[in-house]
Order: sequence, then C-alpha cells, then structure tokens
Amino acid sequence: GCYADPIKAGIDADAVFDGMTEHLFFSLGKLATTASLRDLYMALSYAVRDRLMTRYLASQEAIRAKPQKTVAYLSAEFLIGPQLNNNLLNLGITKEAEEAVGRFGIESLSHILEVEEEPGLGNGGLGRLAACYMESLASLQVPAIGYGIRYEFGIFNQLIRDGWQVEVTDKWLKGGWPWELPQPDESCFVGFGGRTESYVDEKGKYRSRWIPSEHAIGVPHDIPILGYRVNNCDRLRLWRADATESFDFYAFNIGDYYGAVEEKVASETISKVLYPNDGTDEGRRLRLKQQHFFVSCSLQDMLRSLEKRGIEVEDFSEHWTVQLNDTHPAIAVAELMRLLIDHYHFEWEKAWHITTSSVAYTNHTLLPEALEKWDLDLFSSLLPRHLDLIYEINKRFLQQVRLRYPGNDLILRKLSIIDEDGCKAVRMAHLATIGAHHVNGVAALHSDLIKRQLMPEFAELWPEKFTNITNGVTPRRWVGLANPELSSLLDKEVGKDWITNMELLKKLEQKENDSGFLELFSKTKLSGKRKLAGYIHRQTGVLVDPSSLFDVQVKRIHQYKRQHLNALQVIAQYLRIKNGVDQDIAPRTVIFGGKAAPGYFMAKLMIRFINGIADVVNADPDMDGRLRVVFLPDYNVKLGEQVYSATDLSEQISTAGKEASGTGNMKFAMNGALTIGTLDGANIEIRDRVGSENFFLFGKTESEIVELRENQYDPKTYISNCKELSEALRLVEVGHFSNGDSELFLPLINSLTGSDPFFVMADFADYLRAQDEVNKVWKNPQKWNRMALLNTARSGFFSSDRSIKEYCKSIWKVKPLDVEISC
Ligand SMILES: CCc1ccc([C@H](C)CC(=O)N[C@@H]2O[C@H](CO)[C@@H](O)[C@H](O)[C@H]2O)cc1
Repeated sequence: GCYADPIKAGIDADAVFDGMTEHLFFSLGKLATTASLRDLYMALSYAVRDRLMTRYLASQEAIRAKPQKTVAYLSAEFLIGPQLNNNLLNLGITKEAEEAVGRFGIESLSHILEVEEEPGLGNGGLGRLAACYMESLASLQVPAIGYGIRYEFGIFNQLIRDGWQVEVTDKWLKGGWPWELPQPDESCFVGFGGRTESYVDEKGKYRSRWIPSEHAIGVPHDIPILGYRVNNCDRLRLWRADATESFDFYAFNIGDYYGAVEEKVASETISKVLYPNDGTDEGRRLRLKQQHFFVSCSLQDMLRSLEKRGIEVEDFSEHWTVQLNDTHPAIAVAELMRLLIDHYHFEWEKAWHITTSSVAYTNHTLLPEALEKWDLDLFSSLLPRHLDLIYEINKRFLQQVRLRYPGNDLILRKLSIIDEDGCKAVRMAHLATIGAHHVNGVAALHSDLIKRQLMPEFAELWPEKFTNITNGVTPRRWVGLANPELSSLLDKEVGKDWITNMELLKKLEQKENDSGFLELFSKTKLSGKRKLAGYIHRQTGVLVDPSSLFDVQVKRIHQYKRQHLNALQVIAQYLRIKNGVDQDIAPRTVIFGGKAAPGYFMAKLMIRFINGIADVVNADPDMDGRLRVVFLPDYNVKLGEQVYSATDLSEQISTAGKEASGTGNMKFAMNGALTIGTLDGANIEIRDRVGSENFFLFGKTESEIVELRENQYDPKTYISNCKELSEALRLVEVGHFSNGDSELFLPLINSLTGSDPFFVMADFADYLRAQDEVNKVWKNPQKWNRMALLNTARSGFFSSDRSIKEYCKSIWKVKPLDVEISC
C-alpha cells in the first residue's frame, strides 16, 4: 500500500511547503510567523520523513512477502552524520525543499541545514564506514539492518582552549531528533552476571541454563536509511537501555530514595555514552556490558523475526548473514550459541553449524593495543554462561588443531581463545575468527598483514577463510552533498549516473588536456576553498588566502597517523621563509583537524604542539601571504563535508603498515585533491589506480620499517643527517613554539629522538623532498589541475557501492530485492 495524500507524500515545492506548514502547526505548535530556524528545520525534517515512510514500510512488506537473506551489520559505532540533506538528495527533492523554505523567508536551505545536530555515534573510520555501507546497501537495494547502540551521549564536542583540547558533552538529543522511530513493542530482555546451573529437562536431558543476577530492557529506535532514488529504505536499529523495574516502591517507602531508582540508573547507564577511544582497548566492564547488550538484543530480534514469519530457526543462516564490524560485537558467536542451545534446545553441532555459516568478521586494525582481550574474571562475573560456551568452543577447536599439528603445544597456546600468558584473558579476535566463515581486512596490504603478521597460524589453518575487501565511501554524501558544484560539472560532462556508477568518471580522462575544462574543474575547488576560508575565519579568527595551497590533514589524532611529522615539516618551511631560502615555496595554508581520545596524553600534546606552531607562524609578518597554520576544532562528519571539497593536498602520512585502510584518503581523491602519502593501507591502491605520476609518494615501505625495527633503529642518525630536521627540533626544544617554555613539548621531543616508535625521523627527509615536489607542481596550475582531474576520474573503485557488491558476492551471498510501491 502507499500513502497518497500530497501533504504527506507530494514531492513538488507546494507539497513540501504544505507539509512543513502542517508540521509547524500540528507537530511543533508554531506559526510560520514565530517559527525559529530550528522549528523550520524540525518541520522540514518531519515533512521529509513523511516522504520516506511509504518506502520504509513497503521495504519491510517486501521482505515479509518474499523472504530472502538479509544483511545484519553489527557495529558498536555508526557515524551517520546529518540526515536532512542526505534524505533530500536520495529522494531527489533538494530543489523543491530550497523553494519551500524560501517561502518562509529563509534565504537558503543551507541556513536550515546548519542547525542540524549530528548524532556522533562513532569515533572515526570504523563508525563512518558502517554508515557509508548502510547507505550503499539501501542504494543497491539489498535488504539490510544495521544493529547498534543508541548512545545518549555520542563522541564529545571538542573545544580548543589555549591550544589544548577540551572535551564537552555531546547533547545530540536535546530538543528532540526527528529521524528516529522508537519501537517499544519490540523491546528485548538482556541478562548480566549471576550464575549458571545444570538441570534435567522434561525429556530427561541434561541441560545448562543461565540465571542472571541483573536485567535490562533494550528498546529499539529505528532510523530509516533511504537508498538513492530507489524505493528501498533499510533501517538502523539502535538499542536504548532501560530498566526492567523503573521504580522500586518498597525502597521508596522505607526512604531509600536512591535505592528506589538504583536499578533504573544502572540499566540506563548501559547505553549512556560512547567510549571515545579510537584504537585503545580499555577493557572496562561497562564496555563489555554494552557489547553484550546490543548483540543479545539484535540476535533475539533476528530470531523473533523468523518466528513471526513462520520460518524455522534452523534455517537462520539462509535468512540472516551477520557481519561483525571488528571484535566489538564478537560476543555474538557465544550469544547465538547460547540462544540456539539454551532457548531453542539445538544440539551443539547443529547450533555451531548455524553460527559458523551465518557469521563473518571484519578486522580494522593491527595495533596490538586495539585488540580486545577481556580479563577472565571480569568476563566470568558478567557473562558466566558465555564463558562456559567459549570454553567448549575452544576445547573442540583445539581438538582440531591437535589433529592437524600433533604434539605442537606452542601452536595450541597461540591459537587458543584463552590467552594463558600473563593474566588470563579472552581474545575476542580469536573467538571471532573461529566462529566466522570469512575474515576480511579492509585494504590489500592490511589483509595481507593479517595473514602474515596478526594471525599467521589461523591463516595457515584456514587459508580460504581469509580475504580482502578494500574500503569504500559513498559518493552521494562525499561528492553529491559535499561538492555540489563539482557534482553539477560531472552531471554535464558524463551524465547524472556517475553518482551510482562511479566508473563512468573514467570518461573525464578525455578532458585531461582540455584547459577550458580544467579551468572549470579548478573553479569548483576554488569556491569550496572560499567557503572553508570563511568558516575558518568565523571559527578561529585566522584569515587564510583561498588561492593558497590548502594542505589538509583531518583524522583522529594518533601517533601512527603522524600529525607530528606534518607539524615538524611546517616548522622546516617556516625556517626556510625566515632564513630566506624559500624561492620555490608555494603560499600554503596548512589545516589540521581531529579529536584525541581523552586519556591519550601524547595525542593531546600533539594538538597543543600544532596550535603552538600556528600561534607563532600566524603572528609573524614574515609569514604573511606565505604560510598559515590552522587547527579546526570539533572535526566531525558535517565539517568533513566542507573540508573534502576544499582541499588541494591530502595528507596520508601514516607509518607504513599501521593504517589499515583510511577512508578520508578516498574522499579527497574523489574530490580532486592530490595525495602526499606513504605506501600504507588504501594509499597503495589509490596510487595504483590514479597513476603513480599523479601521487606524491614518500617514505619507507612496510617491509623496510620492519627491517629498521629489527635492526635497532636509531632516530639520531637520521636527525644528524638532516640539517633542517635538527634545526626544527632545536627550535622546539628552546620553547620557540611554547612562549619559551622548553618543558612543554619535552615528552614529544624525547619520544621522537628516543625510541621514535612510528619512524618519524626516518621518513622526515624524504617527506620534505616530496613536499618540495608539491611546491614545484603547484607552480604549474595546468599540470596540477590535470593530475587533480585524473584523481577524480580514476577514483570510481573507491565507491562503497563497489565494496558492498564484493561483500554481497563473496561473503554474504545476498542479492538485491525490488520494492514495489503500488499507489
Ligand atoms: C577497543 C577500542 C577500539 C575502538 C575502535 C577501534 C577501531 C577499529 C579503530 C578504527 O576506526 N579503525 C579504522 O577503521 C577504518 C575503517 O576500516 C580504517 O579505514 C582505518 O584505517 C582504521 O584505523 C579499535 C579499537
């Protein structure tokens, strides 16, 4: 069925205007005359949401009518960004909305879009990838549900005070958020703690069961994920934790007021806040509680939907394919076994077969400190039944290993889910790998390193299980929304289908020597840079020249991403200008952005360091028109949309072997930025596809880094061999960028000149050489613009549509489902 009432479904400007007016009046209790920008944002959002509902319901109907395998994407993070503009684009009514808001006296739709809060339900790469993948799944018409947590407080907002990061609570829900549909009737019950006991069931069979000591309710909130110009509207089902008993009257009556709400508070805490660590496992009890909470709710929801449709639970793997987004949902392997054995009374073998044929696992990092290992005592106190099952899974697995490697105890210790060395722990990557039918990395080099470095024994045991699917990003948000001027130039040049078929951009290669077209192409960039320059001035007070080279590094702050290498290179450029050896230096604006995990001292010091350099450079008249340094506060999806379309040089300078893939690198290349980077993660594939002549390469390769590490790497040899490096370090040591305080950056200097764990010193000279190359090419706009055009033309591979098609074919074995809307 469909809802035909024009006020709710019409897609012309009149209908949108009427829909807004109606929501202002009936949903917000406001008249157009008194409505604030926020009211108009809410009214337009509700009116747009109305126009999603027919597709949203029809998509669920289609699955009910024609059961087929659905993708369940389990992720602790979904960094979905602002929703209004994306839904307008995917519905194809942006122009109509622009006209409708004009009738309320609003100059432009962008003023409405500015007030939208973005749900910061993720830290960085992993969370944003999940969001891009959900949008591609819907645009490719693949039935899918993204399962996660509805954090009340997402990633913190970042303020910069005296050069330091200050974290401020993110209140994304304040004032209401129009894009979610709470579904309390589909709540689930989740247990924690307690004990297990064995009993004899009615058929005289010995069984085990879990007696939790604590419960919480998971209330699902659904967010529609509309595909681009299709009827398919998938959803994100995010769980909010609530108490089973919201008020204990007995406690209240005896005056124990805190006791009366204690359980409620304890339960709600589960989905209260996102852990702001992007790659460091803290092993906190609440984190494990969060993981079990959303995984248990999601699996119960999947099993319940089979029962509702009268489908046998034993056919689970024909109807659900479960993707684990890193190890954060890995408890799913044990939880699915528990539900199948304890609730549905399946035999072990049957349950294991269902589990291992439904679950697959994606690894997103090789960093040892990011690999989740749960202390055994903590694990057994919170999830005693799961530990039982994990012991059994481990026992049966090690049996296989013994058969394969008789008498080899070392390999047993290496492969065991239980880490016996040091304090005993549950290795979640091992549980995920043993329980999954496929394990994939997120870029060719990374997937290779998983097999060679992270899990060589598993890779030898199950070579067919290990595969690679290189990341991708959605061109709808990252070109269509982020760069409307480039989008319309592409529409004219290669036709409108490029946005769903990025390989069409290859046609642009024909224009590589068309100076007229190159001019038009570079103009789209210049207008993006002008907008960003305005934003930088409003946010930081720094005046930057849009015609200068915009050199950008935006990503989470982390030593392996080497923002400090970039900062040291800026000091070298500064010194060249100061010392007058700067003939070829192109006027440059160096822009940094990114959050540091609150407990990550060195990352926070790197932000202070960058701001220290910025203060000195930007206040120095010798630098006028030559060099500007900016740290953009509170980098998030919304700001990213502004930055990717306004960048000339994309900094992808991680230590080779450390960045699993990167996705910002892809967004920059798509928008015609040139990359200066190492042979790391997806940089390698970007360079291979855009052409090595259109990429500024530098640095040691992954194998050279391994060699350096094995041969007692001493950064001092590199410092003494590079004058500009030693001078830059000396300037820092004397406190030149810290008002004479030579203590402030000592920890950074000691690390770089001491162990230098990320080989900053080893790559500095070659990085400087590559930056000189950049300066030389920048002086030749025709050449620069041709290289930029070829980056866009050859970036089609990095669309998340290509990644999702690969997952559908090689891992999930799912196909698109046509959704009919018969009005
Ligand atoms: C336990 C704490 C924790 C939290 C997040 C993570 C993520 C895996 C970190 C992350 O976001 N990894 C990034 O994933 C992107 C998407 O695949 C890649 O492009 C990045 O290279 C990778 O760093 C690890 C550990």
